Amino acid sequence: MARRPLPRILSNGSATIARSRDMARTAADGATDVLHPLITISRGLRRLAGAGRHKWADTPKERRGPLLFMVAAVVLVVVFIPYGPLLALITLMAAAAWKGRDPKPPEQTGPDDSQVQRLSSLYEALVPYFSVADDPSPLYAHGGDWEKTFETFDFDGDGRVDRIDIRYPAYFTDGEAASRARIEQLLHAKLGRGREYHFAWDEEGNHLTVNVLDPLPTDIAAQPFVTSPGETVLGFTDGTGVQRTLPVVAGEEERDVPPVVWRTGVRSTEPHLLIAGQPGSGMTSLLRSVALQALRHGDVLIIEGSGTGDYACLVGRSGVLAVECGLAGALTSLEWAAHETERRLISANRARQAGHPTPDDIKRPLWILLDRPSALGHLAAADGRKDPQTLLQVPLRHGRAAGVTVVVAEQLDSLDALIDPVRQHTRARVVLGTAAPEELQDVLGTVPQTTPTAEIPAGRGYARLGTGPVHRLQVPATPDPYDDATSEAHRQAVAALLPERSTPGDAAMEAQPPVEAVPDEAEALAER
Ligand SMILES: Nc1ncnc2c1ncn2[C@@H]1O[C@H](COP(=O)(O)OP(=O)(O)OP(=O)(O)O)[C@@H](O)[C@H]1O
Repeated sequence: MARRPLPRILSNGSATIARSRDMARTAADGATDVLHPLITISRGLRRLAGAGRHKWADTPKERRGPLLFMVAAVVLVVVFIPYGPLLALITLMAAAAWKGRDPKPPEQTGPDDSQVQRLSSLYEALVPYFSVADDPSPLYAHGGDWEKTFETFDFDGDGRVDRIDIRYPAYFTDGEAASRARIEQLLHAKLGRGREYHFAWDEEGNHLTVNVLDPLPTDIAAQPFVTSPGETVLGFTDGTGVQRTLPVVAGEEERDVPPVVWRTGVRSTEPHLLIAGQPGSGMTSLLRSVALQALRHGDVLIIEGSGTGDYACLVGRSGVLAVECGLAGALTSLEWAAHETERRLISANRARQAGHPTPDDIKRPLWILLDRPSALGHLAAADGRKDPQTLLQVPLRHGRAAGVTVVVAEQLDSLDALIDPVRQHTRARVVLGTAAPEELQDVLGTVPQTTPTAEIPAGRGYARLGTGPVHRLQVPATPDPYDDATSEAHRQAVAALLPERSTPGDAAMEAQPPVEAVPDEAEALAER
């Protein structure tokens, strides 16, 4: 049997209906716009009439006569004064327009539907972690009430949680790092990856406060920072973690930013620094930044284990004693540095015993910067010579009193190659780039209270001075000015900080022959 075609209204009917509906909606919108004043006035008149009716109903019967009389008198006066009816009409319309305004939309007080949805799914996700089977009145239970556990919360413009206060049961093992880490990982996933969170655990009150952190600034390059002698800016951090700010220039703009300042010298409790990180995370740039700041008031000796010439810009500059890349040069320089530390120590002690002020020749701080000692250690082992690190023992142990500071940078996977004195005496610590929680724990002695970022820019990491708090850290960009990949602005910024060229560094070292020092005497003096 041949099929009969559908009537046109049925075959393309839905499109026609949709078009007609659109036209009707547009016409209705236009009419509403045009008639809006009329609608407002008539709504106002209705409200005025309603108010009048109410007033009349509320007026006691014995007072209705006088009221009616008064109204009639007013109407009479209005009718007889010039332009009275017109003025009365205008007044009535104005009053009706005022009364007929749209009421203010009620202010949103609680979270909206999507926010409630987010909070209840977060609550459900926390149930397995914050509940036990035999709890008679569980704070967390499937289908339970999230309002009891999330005391305060804020949402950002995109509807994501910005800050939240979470109550948890007292039996949750918040003293154990692993339990806390599990909750932090879960919250990181549920509240949205790609942002950094700060977790503040109040173990006494059974409260966890989660805050979203702003990214640290990456636009600050090396520059003469406003610091006192003995202070080194490692980088920049959050305003909440430090008391002080530093004025910096970032591009065209000047602003105040909170720095991580490391103090060295006699009164420092963290006189030496260890930098650890992944390859390419910015360790060399941080060492370069430290060297440029150290050169403002002191002398610098650089030992470069990787031998890539990353410090070539410093060779022959005033205050740079040597930049050594080879094993033989490293051993000679470090031996000299060990003797120099002893000489300074003996000289300082002699002056102290004689009641003289500190002699001038030991006042200028000496910095020993050692990049990738493990590479040199391997070479030394293959060559049957001593590990250059062993020569750091005297500067590490007595450096504080002698004005000698040691900075060691090593890759995370070669940290095992560091000898014990290096680990013991480098109490200022920096970790750059991606690092596993165990690696952070190993270097910093604790894990940061913040989650890592999804994308870690070069020079980003954490710093901890002694037993202080862990700070998020962004190192100021201090690239090699001789590298073709360095931008012109950064090249100029670093070049402006380089001291002028002087006699070759080696000559400067020869010009300061170490005082003949007996190691035992130095040790004895240091212990006194
Ligand atoms: N703080 C920073 N800001 C901007 N760029 C940086 C920063 N630190 C490092 N970089 C860039 O990252 C790259 C690697 O830096 P750097 O050589 O300092 O890292 P590294 O950890 O020493 O790496 P490697 O072990 O390969 O020498 C360079 O291109 C450098 O310019």
